Amino acid sequence: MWEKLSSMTMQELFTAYPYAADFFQALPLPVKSFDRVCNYFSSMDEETSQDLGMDQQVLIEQFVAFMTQMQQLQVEEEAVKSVTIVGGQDKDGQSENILVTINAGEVICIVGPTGSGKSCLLADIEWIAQRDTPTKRKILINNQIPDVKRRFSIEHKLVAQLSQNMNFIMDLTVEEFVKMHAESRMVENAAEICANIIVKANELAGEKFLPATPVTSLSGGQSRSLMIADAAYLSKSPIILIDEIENAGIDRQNAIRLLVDRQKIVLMATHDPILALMGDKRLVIKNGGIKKVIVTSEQERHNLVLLEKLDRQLSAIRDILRNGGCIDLIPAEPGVTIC
Ligand SMILES: Nc1ncnc2c1ncn2[C@@H]1O[C@H](COP(=O)(O)OP(=O)(O)OP(=O)(O)O)[C@@H](O)[C@H]1O
Repeated sequence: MWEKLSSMTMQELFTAYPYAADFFQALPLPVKSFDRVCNYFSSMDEETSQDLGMDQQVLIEQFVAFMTQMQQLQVEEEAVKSVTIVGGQDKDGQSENILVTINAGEVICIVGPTGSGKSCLLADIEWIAQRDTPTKRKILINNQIPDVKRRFSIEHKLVAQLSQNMNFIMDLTVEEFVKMHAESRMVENAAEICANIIVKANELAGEKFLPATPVTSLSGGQSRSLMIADAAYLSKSPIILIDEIENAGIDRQNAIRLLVDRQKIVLMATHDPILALMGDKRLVIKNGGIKKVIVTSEQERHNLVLLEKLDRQLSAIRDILRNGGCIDLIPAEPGVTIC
């Protein structure tokens, strides 16, 4: 590695490996674009060496270690094309006797009464359970047990979880927050991606916000919108788990579409009928076990259109009430009558 890097000019180095600039930024020696990398290190005098507390050789070793680690981070993992849930057992220890495969770009809803085990199923997928959780389920990725390294990798997390409550504690603006995330992901054209995320998040959020808005002052719906747009465009995780999205003041249908368009595998625990019918399939959980897998039928999709109209009508009523109005008359939505 050193042989290859040392003969490059600093400019060539930064063009080929933009993250290399971070290493030199922290050093006191000036960077000259047309100087060779080896000359940068050999120009280090005694005083600089004392200030840094290391000699030229140690600094070179640190540079090589930094570049090696960054290159490893950039290695793309094999694309996730499917997730398979191999059944375990319910709360009474009865076998689930089920095998469900979910493909990239599919939305699967998890429905069931409170306490039935929906979050547990999401947790199994997040942990890529291998019969080592209370449900004894096994999760396969691309039809195989994933490599242990991948199961516990932080950089290449398979699953991004969007939980019900999003609380920011950082003193950053929306723009700074997204930029920081983009930099940590080392994406190219970070500025463009960040701007796009903020635009998309605003399309999803009921109330708009600005790039300069502090993240701590975002509402629940605005934070969720930002997290969903961020997950769609920045997260490398191919699987997105959503635990309840309702009542969050966000355009739920478009949020799901945005993730599906990015070829994510979306699993969503929900009590919301519209979201439940938006899925390609729904898993029905009872007493800790998957009892049924229902493929959304044509008739259900047809009914979804009607439900969406009803939902818009309810939203209109909510807005009227929010703005101090009265509901003496139910606002009409074409084709829908509420008695
Ligand atoms: N197969 C199982 N075996 C043993 N315990 C289970 C199983 N499935 C779920 N449980 C337990 O049941 C409890 C409720 O599960 P969970 O929180 O997943 O329900 P939920 O459907 O997400 O509830 P809610 O709708 O209220 O969020 C938890 O304590 C969980 O550990």
